[in-house]
Amino acid sequence: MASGVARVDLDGRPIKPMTICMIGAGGFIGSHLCEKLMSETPHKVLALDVYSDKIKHLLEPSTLPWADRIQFHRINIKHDSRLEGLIKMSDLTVNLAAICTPADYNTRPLDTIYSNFIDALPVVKYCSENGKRLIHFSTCEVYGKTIGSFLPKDSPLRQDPAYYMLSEDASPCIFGSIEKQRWSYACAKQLIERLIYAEGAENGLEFTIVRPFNWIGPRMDFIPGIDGPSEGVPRVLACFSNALLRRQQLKLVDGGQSQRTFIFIKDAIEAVLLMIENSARANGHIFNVGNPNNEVTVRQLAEMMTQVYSKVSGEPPLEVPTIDVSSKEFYGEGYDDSDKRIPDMTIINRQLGWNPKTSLWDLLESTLTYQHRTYAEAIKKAISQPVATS
Ligand SMILES: NC(=O)c1ccc[n+]([C@@H]2O[C@H](COP(=O)([O-])OP(=O)(O)OC[C@H]3O[C@@H](n4cnc5c(N)ncnc54)[C@H](O)[C@@H]3O)[C@@H](O)[C@H]2O)c1
Ligand SMILES: O=c1ccn([C@@H]2O[C@H](COP(=O)(O)OP(=O)(O)O[C@H]3OC[C@@H](O)[C@H](O)[C@H]3O)[C@@H](O)[C@H]2O)c(=O)[nH]1
Repeated sequence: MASGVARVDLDGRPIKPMTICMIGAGGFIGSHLCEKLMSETPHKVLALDVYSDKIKHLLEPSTLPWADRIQFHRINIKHDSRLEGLIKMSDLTVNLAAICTPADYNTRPLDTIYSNFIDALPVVKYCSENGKRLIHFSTCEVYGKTIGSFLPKDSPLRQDPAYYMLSEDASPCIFGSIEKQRWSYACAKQLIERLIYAEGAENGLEFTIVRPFNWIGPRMDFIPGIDGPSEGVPRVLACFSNALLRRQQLKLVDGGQSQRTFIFIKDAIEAVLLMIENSARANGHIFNVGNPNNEVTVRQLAEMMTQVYSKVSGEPPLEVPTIDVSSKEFYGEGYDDSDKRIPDMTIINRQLGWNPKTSLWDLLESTLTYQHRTYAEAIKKAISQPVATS
C-alpha cells in the first residue's frame, strides 16, 4: 500500500504519516512490525539494531515499493551517540531491544539486568526530555507467579479467576527469592515500567507499555547450529522446532506442567498497530497482549507440535516423542518458572476494541510449515556432514 489514503483511527480521525524510531527492529517482533508498517501504512521506520538478517527482505533490493520509508541503522544502544538524534527525528519511539530468552536470565543475570533496565534508561530519558511518545515493550513475566500457585494443589480456589487471571491494574507482581536468578529479567522489566510510569506522572511523558504473553510465529529466535549457536537455548517454540526437525525427543522441563497462553505474532502485531495509530486511546496505558483461549501445558504444546509437524512434514512422529528433564539440568542453577499466564483482556478491549483470532492449532500449522520450509534441508545437510575429529 503506502499511499495512506483514507486511513482513519478508531475515532474516525485521519491518521497522519509518522516517523517511528524502532529499537530492536531486527528481532522477531520488530521484523513483523516493520513488515506490517511497510505493507499496510504510509509510516516511515528508522530501524535500529545490531542485526538485520530478519528484515533483510524489507531492506533489499532498493527497488522495493517502501524503499524510501525504511532505513536501517546498525546501532548498539549501549554506547552510541546517534541514539538521541534518531529519537529526536521521530514522532514515536518503539523500544523492543532486550535480552529476553529464559536460558540467559539465570546464567547471565548481569547482562539481563543491564539490557532490560540500564540500557533502556537513555531511551526513556531522551523521549521524556524531547517530548516524544514512547511505546515500550515489557513482558507478562512482570506478574511472576499466580496467587493460586501458593494455594494447596487441591484447593477449589485455584479454579477461581481471581487467583490466576493477570490484570494490569490489579494483579501483584510475585517473584521468587533473589538466588532464583530467573527473576532478574522480570524484576528489571518491572523497574523500567515503574520508571516510565513515573516519567508520565511527574514529567508528562506520553507512554504506552506492552506486556506480551508468549507471542510466537515465524522468525522467532534461531535453530541451534543452523542460524544460531549450536549450544544456544532459544525459547520453547524454537527448542521444540529444532527437536522435531532433527527427529529428536522434545525435552519437557520439570514434567512440562507449566501453563502458557500462546498468541500468533500476526494477531499481536494488529494490536501494536492500533496502539501506534490511536495515541489518545493508548497513551498512559499498560496493555496485556495475549490470547486467553490458547492455553496449554507445555506437555500439551509438545504433543500438539508433534502432531502438527507430522502433518506438515509428512514424517511419522517418534514412538516416544518427549523426554522429561529437570530444570537444573536444562537451565542450570537459579531457574524458576511462571506457573500459569492468562491475560485479562478488559483494558485492551475497552481502549482499542482488539481481540486475537488465531487458534493454537492454526498458528502452529502455519509456523511449523515455515520452520519445515526454511530449515529442513539445512538440517539434513548439517546432519549428513561428518563430525571433524582432531
Ligand atoms: N516474543 C515474546 O513473546 C515476548 C514476550 C514478552 C516480552 N517480549 C519483549 O518484546 C521485546 C522484543 O522481543 P522479541 O521476541 O522480538 O526478541 P528478539 O530477541 O527477537 O528481539 C530483540 C532485538 O533487540 C536487539 N537488541 C538487543 N539489545 C540491543 C542493543 N543494545 N542495541 C541494539 N539492539 C539490541 C536484538 O539484536 C534483537 O534483534 C523484548 O523487549 C522482550 O522482552 C517478547
Ligand atoms: O525445550 C524446552 C524449552 C522450554 N520449556 C518450558 O516451556 C515453557 C516456556 O518457555 P519459553 O522459553 O517460551 O519462555 P517463558 O514462557 O518461560 O518466558 C518467556 O515469556 C515471556 C517473555 O518475556 C520472554 O520471551 C520469555 O521470558 C517454560 O515452562 C519452560 O521451562 C520446555 O519444557 N522445554
